[in-house]
Amino acid sequence: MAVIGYVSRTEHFSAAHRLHSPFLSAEENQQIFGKCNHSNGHGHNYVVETILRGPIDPVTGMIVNITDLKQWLKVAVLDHVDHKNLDMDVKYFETRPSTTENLAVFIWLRLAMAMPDKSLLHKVVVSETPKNKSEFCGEGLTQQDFDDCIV
Ligand SMILES: Nc1nc2c(c(=O)[nH]1)N=C([C@H](O)[C@H](O)COP(=O)(O)OP(=O)(O)OP(=O)(O)O)CN2
Ligand SMILES: [Zn+2]
Repeated sequence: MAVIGYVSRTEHFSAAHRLHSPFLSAEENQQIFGKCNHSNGHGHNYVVETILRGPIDPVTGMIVNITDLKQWLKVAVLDHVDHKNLDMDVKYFETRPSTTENLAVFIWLRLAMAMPDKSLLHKVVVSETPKNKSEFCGEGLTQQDFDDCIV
């Protein structure tokens, strides 16, 4: 029976967005999203923490090599969101509001697809501001979600 532990990596990125839903009218969007719906958009300095859970290898003392996690995050996530406009540059948000919640799901999907063993992915935590954050643990995903996150 192996010892089960957690390991995480935190990354930062800056991105612009505008909170709006393609399924609502302009009036409904303004009413729901308020200032965050303004057509000029706005930006955030996001913080994303990715947490992995799994057996600690008795030989290496690692669950995964954090150097690998860093590379997976760069290639699968950060290169596609850092200094981007989430609504214009990321196809996944053409049909979903670029809320903190949906961004956490997107990052989970992208990282899971990059990992040799996605079962190790435990949680993604995205902070949009120092006060606002969302967590995702992989619940309720459909194949459509995975299909939509292909960039
Ligand atoms: N459920 C969600 N609600 C909101 C989201 C979101 O992603 N999910 N996002 C926003 C805004 O885009 C973003 O949070 C900006 O909010 P802002 O007021 O600028 O930031 P703070 O709340 O931290 O500002 P304070 O005024 O200091 O409280 C809104 N809702
Ligand atoms: Zn915002």
